[in-house]
Amino acid sequence: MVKRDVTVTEVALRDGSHAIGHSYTIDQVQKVAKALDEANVPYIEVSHGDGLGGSSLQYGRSKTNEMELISAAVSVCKQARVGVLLLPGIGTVEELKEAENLGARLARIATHVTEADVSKQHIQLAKELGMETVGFLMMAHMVPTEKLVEQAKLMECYGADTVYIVDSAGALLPHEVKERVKALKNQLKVNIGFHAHNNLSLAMANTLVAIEEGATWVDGSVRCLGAGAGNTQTEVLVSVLDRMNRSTGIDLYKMMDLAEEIVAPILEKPQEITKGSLILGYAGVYSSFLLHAERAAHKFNVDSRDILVELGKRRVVGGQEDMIVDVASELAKKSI
Ligand SMILES: CC[C@H](O)CC(=O)C(=O)O
Ligand SMILES: [Mn+2]
Repeated sequence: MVKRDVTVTEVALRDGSHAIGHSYTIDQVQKVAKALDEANVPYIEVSHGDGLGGSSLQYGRSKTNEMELISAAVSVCKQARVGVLLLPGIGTVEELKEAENLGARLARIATHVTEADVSKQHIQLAKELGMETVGFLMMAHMVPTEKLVEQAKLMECYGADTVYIVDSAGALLPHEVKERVKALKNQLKVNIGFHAHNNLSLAMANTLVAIEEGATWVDGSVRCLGAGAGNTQTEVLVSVLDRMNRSTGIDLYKMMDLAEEIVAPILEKPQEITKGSLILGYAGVYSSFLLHAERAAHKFNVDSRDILVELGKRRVVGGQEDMIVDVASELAKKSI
């Protein structure tokens, strides 16, 4: 049995889907999942970027059906467990059952940070199906800590094994992560998890703060292949935790090799903090909105930063992607 002080979930095959326009192929997923499995990564998330059922005009169509991608990942994993993300209202119970039937063993049920109550049915179903279950509270920067605790308690009482604080916009500052994790740790009995985005270059620092405060589940994306500026870079996280004598059970060299040889060629260009991703963190906007905003900026001939800042002011949340085009068109009209 491998000793793990910190349990890492690799999200490049789900969160990274936003960064490449949901274009994963079976071959890519198989190669990445096999290498992650050989590197001893315990959990690998595979789904459309917006979770099961996300393939649509609104969120972007998947090049390959996600159920085929899930099967492909399951078929090459010997020790790793394949997980799926599900946002109630986008994914359905039928899709969760199908994914479980194909071999998915981890269900991560995600809601906006004020809407944990909509996760009850899905968390309970995942538990009935015998899946390990995570409650995933997105856009955690948008509410004060007391509200986050209240919502996390709901997920705990529905049966989640772990509750995640999700910094979807990469907007949280280290002291805000500290306060949130500490409060959850004090008031919940279940495991606490943390999911970061690197838009303000704080993903690693915030993840370490979360771990110091007692989070035992954290997410990473190899080569930073996630939405916006990506997530905490998994191979870097593994090496930092190793230096801190916190075991992840993951083979560092294998992780580095797969980042370089298998994942880097999937990226059109290396992940970096661009003006677009920086603005996501600065304005507090969903990381998955980046490519949509850049496309709208191009179409309406406006600056994508103006679109994102306006979306931040309007406190737009996941599922309101249609607002991106509305805002772009309003800005274009104003500039005439
Ligand atoms: C739209 C779902 C989203 O990408 C989930 C996630 O990873 C996050 O909120 O950061
Ligand atoms: Mn994310």
